Amino acid sequence: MQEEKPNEKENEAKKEEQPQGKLVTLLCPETGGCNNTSSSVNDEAPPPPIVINKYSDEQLRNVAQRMKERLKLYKEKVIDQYASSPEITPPKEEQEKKKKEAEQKKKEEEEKRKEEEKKVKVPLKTRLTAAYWASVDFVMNPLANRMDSILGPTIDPFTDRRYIAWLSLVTVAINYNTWFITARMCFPYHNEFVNPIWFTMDVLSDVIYLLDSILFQPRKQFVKGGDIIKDRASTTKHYRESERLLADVVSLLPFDLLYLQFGFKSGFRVNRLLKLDTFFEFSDRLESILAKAYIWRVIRTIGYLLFMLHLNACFYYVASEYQGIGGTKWVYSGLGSAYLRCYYFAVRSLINIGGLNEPHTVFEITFQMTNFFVGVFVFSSLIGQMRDVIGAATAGQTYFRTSMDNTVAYMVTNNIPSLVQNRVRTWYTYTWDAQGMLDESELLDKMPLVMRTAIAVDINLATFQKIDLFKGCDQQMLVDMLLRLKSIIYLPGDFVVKKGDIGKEMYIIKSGAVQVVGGPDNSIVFVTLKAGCVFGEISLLQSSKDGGNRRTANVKAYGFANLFVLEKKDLFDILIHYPESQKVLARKGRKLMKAKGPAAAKVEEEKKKGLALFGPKPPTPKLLRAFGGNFNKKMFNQIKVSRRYLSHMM
Ligand SMILES: Nc1nc2c(ncn2[C@@H]2O[C@@H]3COP(=O)(O)O[C@H]3[C@H]2O)c(=O)[nH]1
Repeated sequence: MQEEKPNEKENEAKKEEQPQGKLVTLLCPETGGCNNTSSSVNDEAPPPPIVINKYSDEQLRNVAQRMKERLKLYKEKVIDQYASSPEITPPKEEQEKKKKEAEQKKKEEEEKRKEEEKKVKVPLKTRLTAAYWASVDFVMNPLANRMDSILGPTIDPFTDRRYIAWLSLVTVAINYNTWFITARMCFPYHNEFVNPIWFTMDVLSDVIYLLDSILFQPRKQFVKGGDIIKDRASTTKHYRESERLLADVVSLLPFDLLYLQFGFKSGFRVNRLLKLDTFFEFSDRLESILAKAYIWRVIRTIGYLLFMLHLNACFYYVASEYQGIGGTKWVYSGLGSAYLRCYYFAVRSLINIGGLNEPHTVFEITFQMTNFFVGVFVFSSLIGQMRDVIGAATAGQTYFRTSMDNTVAYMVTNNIPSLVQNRVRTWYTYTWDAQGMLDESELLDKMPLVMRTAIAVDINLATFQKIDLFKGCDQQMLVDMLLRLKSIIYLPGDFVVKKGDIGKEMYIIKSGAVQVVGGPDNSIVFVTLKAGCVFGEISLLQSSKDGGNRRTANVKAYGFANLFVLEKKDLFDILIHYPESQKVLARKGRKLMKAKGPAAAKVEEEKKKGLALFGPKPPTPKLLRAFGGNFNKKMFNQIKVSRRYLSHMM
């Protein structure tokens, strides 16, 4: 039994071997199994596969094939875990990194391709331009780097004063070229003595042109789709692709080199006039920063007029030369300063003053007639332009005069007493003198809210923050209040607030002063309130119950008082949004009332008794009456209260 066991085992092993051998063959159909499993397999040719069932054999082959593929996959995975596992999403950063790398690669390839394309296709002109800029960069880069430290990489052409100052220098150069090129072309102003001066001036103006187009223009920020482009590379590119560059380059072309061939003639510099665009840019920038831009506009229009006359003087001299200087009575006689005499002719002829010698030849008559026509059309339009500029500058004053005249006419028609008429006139005159307009709010109304806020905050917020009543209130609430303020001017002695009236607005003193008055004929001054003080707030902050909304005192203007008015409705509209500030103001209102006793009671009392300001007026002691004085101890107390009140307010 014991011996049988190994035999049985061998048999069993043999039995098991058979299908295993078959499976090996199936797993490695090409080699007939794995080569290293048995040396006999290597040595002998593989036996033909035993096919028991065609279908199952096919199935087994498929399984083996798939297992092989899986093995390959796992091998790959050992090297790169995500390489062949689409079902596993790699971490996001890695995905992005790969994406970026791919994009970068794509970009580089694209650029490479473009460059190669360029090499093949780039037209000569473009290549020349590129070469030109490369050489310019090479020469100017050290200077440009230095300018970077002074001007910064880019400049804001609208607000940068240094740029505007530079433009004024370019404008001088442009004007030099415009006036002198034309004069030198027509008048005999070139000779060996003055030529070196002209040449020096020409070179100087050229240097200014060059510096402008190399150092300043490429630095100018610009707006693209609403964005301000401040990046230096973009500003340079923008300039290099603009028409301005073309004008700048052409205006700098050195036709002057033709002097060598044809002699010193300013006609070769006519291309310098193409830089005229920069003059107009300067004009716009200057207008935007000047407080009285119309002065510059008038100067500019006069400049145009003078230049027209200058051109005409030049033409007249050329015409005289053509006819023969001093040849006829009409032409320039050749005496005195040629330019001055010709300019004089131009003035008389273009402005149609007359008194000139009659033209006789066809040429002279044609010239003279053309001059008359040009004078009529061009000059009348220039003079009209000047009238518009001056008219626009004085439009405000005209409006003020018209409204004052209309009001006076209205008062006269309705037989208003002359005293009132005079006050109205005084109000108009003072308002105009004080603020240069009748209604400031009209001006601000047209602006966007954000700008109105900025202006209001800049002018008045500091004053508001100092007002004791508003201390502890929300800052934003103060800003909201500033936006609702209206400015109003009271004349000396005008009552701003009358005791017992319903309080509908409160006041903040902008400039001037007001007095809280009472007593018989309002002759007693309790308090004088000055710029930055608030009044009229008590009746505003009290409820209408028991007459709390009535004015507790008379307030009248002392001198001219410029006040801000805040209406009750506006104040309450604002306070809805600021409950905390509402509480603060209510508390302060109560405190103020306490300082003076219950307002309603006082108002009622005073109504009944018709007595003085802050309480019933006790009878004046006989002794005092004998001295003519009408104040008493009570009054002193009231003054003390007023002082206390004042210290609250300031
Ligand atoms: N009653 C009173 N009012 C004063 C005094 N000083 C300034 N005022 C101001 O005068 C204003 C008159 O109108 P209001 O009662 O609305 O609010 C009053 C206060 O703002 C004072 O001493 N007493």
